Amino acid sequence: MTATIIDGKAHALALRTRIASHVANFRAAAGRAPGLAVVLVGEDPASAVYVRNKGKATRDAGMESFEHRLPADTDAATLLALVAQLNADPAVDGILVQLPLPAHIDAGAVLLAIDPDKDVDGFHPVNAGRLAIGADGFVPCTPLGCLMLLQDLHPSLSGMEAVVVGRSNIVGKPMAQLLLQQSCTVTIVHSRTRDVAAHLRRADIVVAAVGIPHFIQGDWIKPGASVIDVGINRTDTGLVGDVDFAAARAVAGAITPVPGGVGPMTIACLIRNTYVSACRREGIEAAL
Ligand SMILES: Nc1nc2c(c(=O)[nH]1)N[C@@H](CN(C=O)c1ccc(C(=O)N[C@@H](CCC(=O)O)C(=O)O)cc1)CN2
Ligand SMILES: [Mg+2]
Repeated sequence: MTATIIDGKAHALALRTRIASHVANFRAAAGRAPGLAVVLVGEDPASAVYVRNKGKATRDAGMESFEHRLPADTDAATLLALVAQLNADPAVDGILVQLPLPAHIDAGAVLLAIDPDKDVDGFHPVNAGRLAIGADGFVPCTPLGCLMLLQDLHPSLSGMEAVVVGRSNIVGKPMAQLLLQQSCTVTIVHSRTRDVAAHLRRADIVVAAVGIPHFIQGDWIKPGASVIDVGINRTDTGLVGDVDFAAARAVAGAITPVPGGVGPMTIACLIRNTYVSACRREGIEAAL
């Protein structure tokens, strides 16, 4: 079998285009554009690219982008004061602090300072709690994008065996919650799991978010499985995922490439979440 290659770029463009048309209606109804504030601290080159791409995607969708670039030696108090100002600004529907932050800043404290109802990244503990109990909130963009790609492949995920590789707060844990909500049987494997391969060989769905280049081997994949690779690892040979793509594509039913798989969906889902936030704040029903 040779897997279908999932075109994340095309899916992301379709989502962004759909949201842009809804934003046009929002603007007519609310008399203003949805606004997204993005905060970048420091000069990490990859983060600078992501922030630039977020600003462009925001404007392309007909929304307003407020970009705040702070030097790497910014202190926590200055950053918290900016977050407080954005929380209070009625033109701002979504607030995003680009991660990672410089080591001297407690990222948890900064995320906690963001108004949960403007937390379009879905990283605030209130939104993590809402996701855990199935209440309306914001779902982190990367796992939401992964779920959308999976739902396009499988209109019902009910009863499927899903294995999430990695237990981070921003991908692994919310991904597992989303799959559980879809009635998958969910396993999270991690660095202390005794036999990762044995779990993966049962999986109809694999979501790899471990941050180790080519960690997942082709012979760990169940024939026909859907494989979603969240890894973005910069190596001497270029950008690679957490899955040994060449080996896995010979076994899987469908697989995301790196680049061009999950990454573009992250930004498209951010645009979606910002539109949803603006609708909630204006009492307008979101068209999704
Ligand atoms: N506040 C946040 N910080 C971070 C998030 C996030 O969702 N919110 N996620 C990542 C970085 N990220 C967005 O911020 C992101 C990463 C990758 C891509 C992407 O499109 N990747 C391309 C490859 C681009 C490259 O060459 O690097 C792809 O996979 O095709 C978009 C967004 C951590 N921080
Ligand atoms: Mg290898």
